[in-house]
Amino acid sequence: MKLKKKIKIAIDSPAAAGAGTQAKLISKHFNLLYLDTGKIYRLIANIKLTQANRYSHSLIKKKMLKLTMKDLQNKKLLSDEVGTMASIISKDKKIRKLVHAFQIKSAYHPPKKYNGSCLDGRDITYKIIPNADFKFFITANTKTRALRRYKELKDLNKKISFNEVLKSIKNRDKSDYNRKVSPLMRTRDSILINTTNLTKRSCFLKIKQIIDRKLKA
Ligand SMILES: Nc1ncnc2c1ncn2[C@@H]1O[C@H](COP(=O)(O)OP(=O)(O)OP(=O)(O)O)[C@@H](O)[C@H]1O
Ligand SMILES: Nc1ccn([C@@H]2O[C@H](COP(=O)(O)O)[C@@H](O)[C@H]2O)c(=O)n1
Repeated sequence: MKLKKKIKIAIDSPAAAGAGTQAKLISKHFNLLYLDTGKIYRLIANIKLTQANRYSHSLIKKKMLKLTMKDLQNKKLLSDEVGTMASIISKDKKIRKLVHAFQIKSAYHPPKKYNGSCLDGRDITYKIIPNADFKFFITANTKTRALRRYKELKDLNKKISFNEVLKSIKNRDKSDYNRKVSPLMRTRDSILINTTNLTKRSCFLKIKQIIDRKLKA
């Protein structure tokens, strides 16, 4: 499918709300480059956890210059420990600056074969792609998100209890919504999608309908 013009989709969401699931489905359907920006913070968090004595802004700067999409596919980045560390290092303004260029390149200059880009994260709708053609804030209630993340971690054979996942989701929400630098928020021009009582397919159809309507207008 070829679109008349290139489009940019920006999605923000709290942890485990289903943003990544929807971003992937939408990107596949409309042939967009997809970037899960949380994975970049997770990659940096993993460096902090595994190479604490080498961790520095200059090391991260070098890593960001060589960063590829493939680096973000590492399964180690999916753990709860890495997610928690990501919410700590992402409060660092310098780290956010170092991560900026890769996100901008993906959003504004995706490879020619794509009809545009779709990024999800915490500050995408107002910081990374403020002029996005489509903005969504995807959420779900806390227990639903914790249960979904718990099942996902169990499928990956991680040793973790539901209560630990719930606690960690609550802590991450608190940190992501309240931090001074680039906090998670729903902008006034973002469309709210609450996935609590919706299947993945019905969320996808809802978002697709919104995009189709505007593209046809
Ligand atoms: N509508 C849904 N119904 C049931 N399960 C869902 C739904 N959407 C997503 N999930 C499941 O919930 C889990 C979290 O979804 P996903 O990874 O898309 O969330 P996310 O918002 O991208 O999370 P994060 O930002 O923390 O990476 C996954 O296991 C996914 O399969
Ligand atoms: N644009 C973003 C994306 C993510 N973060 C931080 O990283 C943590 C992990 O993100 P996931 O999407 O993989 O859950 C998240 O809790 C945020 O603290 C961010 O700051 N900005």
